Amino acid sequence: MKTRIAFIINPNSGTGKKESLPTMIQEGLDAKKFEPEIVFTQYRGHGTELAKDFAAKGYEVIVAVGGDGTVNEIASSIIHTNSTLGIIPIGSGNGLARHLNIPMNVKKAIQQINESESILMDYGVVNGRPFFCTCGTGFDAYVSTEFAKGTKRGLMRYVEKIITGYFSYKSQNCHLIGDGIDLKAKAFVLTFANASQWGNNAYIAPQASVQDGKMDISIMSNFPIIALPSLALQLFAKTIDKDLFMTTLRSDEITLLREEAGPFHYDGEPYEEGKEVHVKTVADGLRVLVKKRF
Ligand SMILES: Nc1ncnc2c1ncn2[C@@H]1O[C@H](COP(=O)(O)OP(=O)(O)OP(=O)(O)O)[C@@H](O)[C@H]1O
Repeated sequence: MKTRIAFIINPNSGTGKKESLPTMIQEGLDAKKFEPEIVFTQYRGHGTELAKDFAAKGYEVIVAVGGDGTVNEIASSIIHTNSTLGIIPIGSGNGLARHLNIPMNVKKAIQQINESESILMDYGVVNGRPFFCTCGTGFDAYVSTEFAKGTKRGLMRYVEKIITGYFSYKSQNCHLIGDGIDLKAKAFVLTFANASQWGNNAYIAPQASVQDGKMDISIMSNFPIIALPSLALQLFAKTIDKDLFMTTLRSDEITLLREEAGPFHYDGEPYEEGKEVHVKTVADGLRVLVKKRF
């Protein structure tokens, strides 16, 4: 019996052209193993509805063809089902795909599906919303909000928003409370990491694992501009957790109390969140396709 596999393509992800994707999928997928169905989303949130239908019909694999926002829409519908999430990364950041070592090249990512296996991974929940890569407040939420306001996507738009944002963003007073945790900090960045990076190989939580039943909580305190180049280098060298301006905690459940309600993000999708934010990890709640190990 062939594996029924659905591809849900977000035409709005990243900057590349999407018209040729169905042909590439048909040509690259092993026709002896898979029976594909390929659809495009029509509007924001449509991926969640489509994935729910495919999961209810018993599709074994549902592939998010997009970035972390698309992964979030689709994975949210297949948690705790027998369907497995696949990813073809065509977004701007692709944090979860990079964490899982999924090739950034579309052809290679399709080929990898032919030689993949399903594993269980954790996901997070922030005030009732699932997230799969990271969520947080502070500068990264600010950047996500500014990025979403623009009509253009892609890596260079992120770089532009980061540089202009450094000068206008103000740090927040935060209080984190959890099992054995009681920490007050003025946070420039506060990230709850299920996976290790924001995307684009910016490792805000280099030690985070999607299979340990816990999240890493990365707190970057206020820093002088002179420290910016070394922080940026360490972010990409997977060593930011060693920096003097960083504190890292690990927990399966935590509450954040902050002075003001305001910007927050889940998997890079910006929204407004209240003063009290509860974040927890759900262990082994999602099946995901990764390269076969043996
Ligand atoms: N058909 C559509 N039209 C408009 N927006 C859509 C459509 N389908 C999905 N979306 C929305 O597009 C947004 C961006 O998608 P996605 O996150 O995949 O790409 P990205 O932002 O370029 O990549 P990344 O999240 O990796 O940085 C998401 O908020 C998603 O809900």
